Amino acid sequence: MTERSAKLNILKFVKIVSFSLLLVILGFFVAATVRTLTFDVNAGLQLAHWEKTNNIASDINQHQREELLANFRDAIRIPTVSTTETQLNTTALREFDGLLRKAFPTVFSSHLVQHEVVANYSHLFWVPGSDLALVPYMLLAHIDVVPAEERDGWEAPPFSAKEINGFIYGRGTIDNKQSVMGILQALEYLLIRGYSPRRGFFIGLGHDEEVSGFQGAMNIVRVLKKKGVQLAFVLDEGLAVLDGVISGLEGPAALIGISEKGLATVKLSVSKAPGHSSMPPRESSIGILAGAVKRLEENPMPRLFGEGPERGTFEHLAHKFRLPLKFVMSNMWLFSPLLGRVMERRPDTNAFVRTTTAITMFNSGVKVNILPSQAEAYVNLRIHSAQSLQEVLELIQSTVGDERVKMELVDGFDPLPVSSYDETSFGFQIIKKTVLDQFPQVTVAPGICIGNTDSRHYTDLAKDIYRFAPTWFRPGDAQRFHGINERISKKNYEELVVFYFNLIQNCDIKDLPSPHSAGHEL
Ligand SMILES: CCCCCCCC/C=C\CCCCCCCC(=O)NCC(=O)O
Ligand SMILES: [Zn+2]
Ligand SMILES: [Zn+2]
Repeated sequence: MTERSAKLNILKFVKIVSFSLLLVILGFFVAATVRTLTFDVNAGLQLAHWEKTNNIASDINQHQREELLANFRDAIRIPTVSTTETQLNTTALREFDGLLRKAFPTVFSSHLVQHEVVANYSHLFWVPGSDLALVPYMLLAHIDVVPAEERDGWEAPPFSAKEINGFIYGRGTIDNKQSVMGILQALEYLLIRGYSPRRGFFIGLGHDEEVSGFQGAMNIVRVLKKKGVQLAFVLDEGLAVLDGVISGLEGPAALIGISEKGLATVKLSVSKAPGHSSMPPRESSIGILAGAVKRLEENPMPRLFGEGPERGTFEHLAHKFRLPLKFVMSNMWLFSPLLGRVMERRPDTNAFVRTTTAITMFNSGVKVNILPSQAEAYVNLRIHSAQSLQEVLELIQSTVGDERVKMELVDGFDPLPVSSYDETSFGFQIIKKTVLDQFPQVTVAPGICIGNTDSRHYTDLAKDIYRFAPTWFRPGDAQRFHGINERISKKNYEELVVFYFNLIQNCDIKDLPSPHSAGHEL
């Protein structure tokens, strides 16, 4: 062996020993850090230890079953469509006001309920509690719906409330007339059965949520601020019970929205001199804009899965997955980049991975032989919790990368603050208990609401805002949101009435039961 080859062998040996040492250290680190969540993070506060305040039974008799369904179908038949902030169907909104008064006569006549119309078409109800020391809470829902056209492929006309195989079809059945009618129907039955609350509560029904809530929700908030109201928590529309929607999860999951994504609606436009189509320039305003839009679609925003509260969702659900997924979900710190790559493959799960980019409107041209002077596109982005509006705007600008494309921010805000969901969190625990009492087979977990809700206007009134209703979603149902064949089963609508009926009574407890020492008084 030459001196040179001996040196090389020693070097090789040192390399192998160093690499093995590195592997051993890494092994120790992984073994010490990885975990498998075999314990039930869902157990939380023992249901048996709760003060019993739901003294009025929530039975629904046959007459009431028919009545509540008839009221709901009447609500679906009124086309309370919002198209833009200035295009609301005010005739339908007025008709809806009449329906509420007719369907819920006790709510509108009880001395226990104060009611006012806000901004012409929104409704605010106040039901004072007997114990003034208890901070009130608020239930929200919205009356307006997005447009719907039967020709897009509906199995039933979208404002017919037609029943097919036990489902009521129609725009608003899951967004969000099931909650508007469910809340008031529950209150109607509670009042008829002699209920009077210990903890006061408000009900806010907005009329323009689908186009921002600037009139309805914002004015309700103004009214409440003038009265100096502070709220223990707010519960609005948002997430749901997902049954068979999360691959690999055993049983249904009730995801309670503890935050919602931010928003950026950006207008992109290109201006060019108009002219005769027989002498086109090399690039038209439409071509330049189409290129920009294509670049935005081809370059999605960065994967951020696991860097926001969605991490808590999977850690809460981990014990309901089988191995090896149980191990993966229990160690999001290690596997979230991998999970993000899997989840981005489906549009509904991709929404939890990143800021999403949707091109929603594209307008240009007036005649076949005129070169259009103006082309414009609207991009609607839903901002992941780990990003800010400012960061997203900078990324759009660099991806478009063309100074001829003008960029204007039409509307935008940062992701909403994260509400509490620990064992001392009054609102979260009340909602969770109400869900588990009614649906014991469900696993409750915190979640991120991927759409926006009226509740975002309530941040000055409540630290804790939740977005949830026990609307059951099965595979394919998420696509019915703002899509075709929006529907709810008759059984599920009745369950919603019962949910609000029990929730209102459950809120009458003074303190949460404490697993350890003193309760958490509100
Ligand atoms: C953890 C993975 C589960 C993926 C399944 C996703 C299920 C999605 C469930 C609900 C859809 C979210 C809708 C939220 C309410 C939106 C209200 C609304 O339309 N607001 C107006 C707007 O956002 O523009
Ligand atoms: Zn909605
Ligand atoms: Zn909606």
